[in-house]
Amino acid sequence: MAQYTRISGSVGLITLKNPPVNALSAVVRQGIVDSVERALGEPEVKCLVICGQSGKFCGGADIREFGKKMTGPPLIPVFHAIEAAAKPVVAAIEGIALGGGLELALGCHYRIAHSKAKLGLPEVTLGLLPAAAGSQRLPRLIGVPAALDLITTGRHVTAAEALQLGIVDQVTDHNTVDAAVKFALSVAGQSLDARRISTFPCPRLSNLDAVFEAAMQKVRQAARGAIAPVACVQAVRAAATLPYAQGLEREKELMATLFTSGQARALQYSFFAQRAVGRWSMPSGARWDTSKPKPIRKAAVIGLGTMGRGITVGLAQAGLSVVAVETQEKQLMEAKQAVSGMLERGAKKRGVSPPLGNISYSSNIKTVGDVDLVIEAVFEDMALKKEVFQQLSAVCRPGTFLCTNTSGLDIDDLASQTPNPELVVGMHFFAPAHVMKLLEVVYGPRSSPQAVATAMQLGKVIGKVSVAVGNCQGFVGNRMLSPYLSQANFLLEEGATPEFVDQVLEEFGFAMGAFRMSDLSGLDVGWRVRKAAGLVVPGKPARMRQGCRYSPLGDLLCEQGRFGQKTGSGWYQYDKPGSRVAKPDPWLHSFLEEYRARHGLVARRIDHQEVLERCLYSLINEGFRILEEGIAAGPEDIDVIYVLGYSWPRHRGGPMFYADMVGLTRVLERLEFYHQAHPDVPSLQPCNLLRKLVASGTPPIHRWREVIKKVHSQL
Ligand SMILES: CCCCCCCCCCCCC[C@H](O)CC(=O)SCCNC(=O)CCNC(=O)[C@H](O)C(C)(C)COP(=O)(O)OP(=O)(O)OC[C@H]1O[C@@H](n2cnc3c(N)ncnc32)[C@H](O)[C@@H]1OP(=O)(O)O
Repeated sequence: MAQYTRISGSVGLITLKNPPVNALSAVVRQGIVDSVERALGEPEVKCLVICGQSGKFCGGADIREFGKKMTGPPLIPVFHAIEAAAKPVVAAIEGIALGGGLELALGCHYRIAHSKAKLGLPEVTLGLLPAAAGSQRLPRLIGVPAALDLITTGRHVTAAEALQLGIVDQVTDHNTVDAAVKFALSVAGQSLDARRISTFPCPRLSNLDAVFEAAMQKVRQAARGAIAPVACVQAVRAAATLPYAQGLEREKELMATLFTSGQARALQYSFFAQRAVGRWSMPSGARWDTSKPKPIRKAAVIGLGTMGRGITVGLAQAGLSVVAVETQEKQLMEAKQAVSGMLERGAKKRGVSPPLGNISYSSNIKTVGDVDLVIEAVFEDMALKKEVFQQLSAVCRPGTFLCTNTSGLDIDDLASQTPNPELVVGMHFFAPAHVMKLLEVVYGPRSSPQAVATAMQLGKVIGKVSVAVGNCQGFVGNRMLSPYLSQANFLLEEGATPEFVDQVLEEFGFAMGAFRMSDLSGLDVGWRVRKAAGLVVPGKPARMRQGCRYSPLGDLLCEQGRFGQKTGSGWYQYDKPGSRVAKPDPWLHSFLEEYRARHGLVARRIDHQEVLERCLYSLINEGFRILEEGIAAGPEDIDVIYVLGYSWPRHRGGPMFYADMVGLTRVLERLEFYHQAHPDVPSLQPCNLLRKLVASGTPPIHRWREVIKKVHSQL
């Protein structure tokens, strides 16, 4: 709702009340209309102030209303009524003014912001554009280049930057509503002619075409197929070239295309999924709301390789005390220098001082005796990790949580090295660990709910989106990647090239295709895992292992020392070791031809559809298996992991959302087709849960949990 009160006798105060972010629901919109009408009708009222309850101005349109039938007054006329008012209306911006919230403020005659407030038009991140006249008013207020930046990136700006850009008129460190009331009284009675943004001409640009061409090129490059950023540029162009009323029409047309698009649905699903993963649950019934985390003030990181350094930086930046341990003195000194550099660069970017003092470095593992939680980040080798866990069990005080940063090793096996396996959880960070948003929190069968809650909470403190998953080979992300990469390899055996497979995957929206990504991560990483699993038999390039089809192509490249970017060759060739520019490699093409000839394989023409379906549907099928086994609690967990950790295009929601969009019946049919053609590839055999979902009438994704529950109750 919107509450109307009178203060200081002559100020009408409208307070938006819709927790948690005062979104502009139908009731709130109606409340604003009624309150404005009332204030304008009261002769004693000289001016109006609009604010939000609980220190938050407004988080924008109510996203939960988007999929439903539209009720209540539309936003544009509401904002026009405010702008047209004969009494000054001042927005008192505390906390946030985002999307429709900022558009509401732009409809007001003046804007006063608290110094800690954040403002922005993030609609593009939801697959939309600022369609309550934001795309038309903002360029008129701050000029085209700045408006293009804000609208196409959706970035939030601080109050200080908003003042500098001219979005707000005043910034205060004190009570914002008081400041706004005082300000409103000071301007009451003055002409408002120069305060109505919709009447402003858009500031002229001599190089208008060049500015828009550059903006379009930039968004097309960054967007990887997303349509909203392109529409945002087109809407701002309308503001720059058309009268306001026509610009609004164009804004509306563009919004209509976006609003009903699958991309907007995917991005809005992704927004809620990212929040839903915080409400985790375990098959035991333990849940986020019944498991209390322990506060972590001091943590230790063991092993200061690339991952350990990133984790140390993340912890220190979040204000924790960190004991950073590396047993080799030389490596310890190198790590200290590297970590300090990362902290200094990060602090410079944020305009704060680097938290160097939060870290103490040690070569002695015994120095971790007084920490609340340890993150072991030594080399991915079970024997080594077990040794470290035994040492930690001896030196840590009782109750210390022991976490391992591993991308796939058995958490329970490690937990068995300690007398308190309930305190052990996996924390799978993604490289670079201080940058990547994703954290897989892996619980073993003996991990306590409190240990999981503590790791999830710690993830939040250090700015990660944490997803709780069960213990299995590769956890969720890497387990699903395995059939995807296998298919990519099989496609090479059958006639495709790495360039073609990557091109198809990149056109789909991945930042990198399977082969460019493997070259970046290092082919030796997978080689080591396959060796540990007994799949690599030197000198035996046969294409079957353990009764299933196997492609030894990756192993053969590793045997030649081709580990990817770091060695200057892998699936592609590079100018020099470490170079990032991948070039097709004639050597690899002849190697593939010889390989096919040796194995009696005849290359055939493979099309886009086959590449996409085999790579993506085998990955999705594994996702359904993961849900069936209860390794992930719901499809949102898998989708968040893929969007944040594996560069799955956000505008496609994630693999499980994509399956829902394609249609489960279609996914099932195509998997059956490919499995018939490749019966020796078990990952192409549709899993039971997928069959059950189709059999139960292909419910939409938000109802899959009901079917999953039924499957579990039958086990
Ligand atoms: C036939 C076709 C016709 C087409 C024409 C259609 C015309 C329609 C006209 C519509 C015009 C709309 C114009 C407008 O420009 C559109 C918008 O305003 S879109 C919304 C823009 N706003 C945002 O993107 C903000 C999103 N929110 C956030 O970024 C963050 O939530 C926050 C506000 C910064 C707060 O962050 P935190 O403090 O970390 O808290 P959480 O993120 O966990 O959020 C808490 C809680 O609130 C829920 N929530 C947040 N924002 C909204 C919202 N705008 N609407 C609804 N709910 C919101 C969030 O989901 C959390 O709840 P939970 O999911 O955990 O239950």
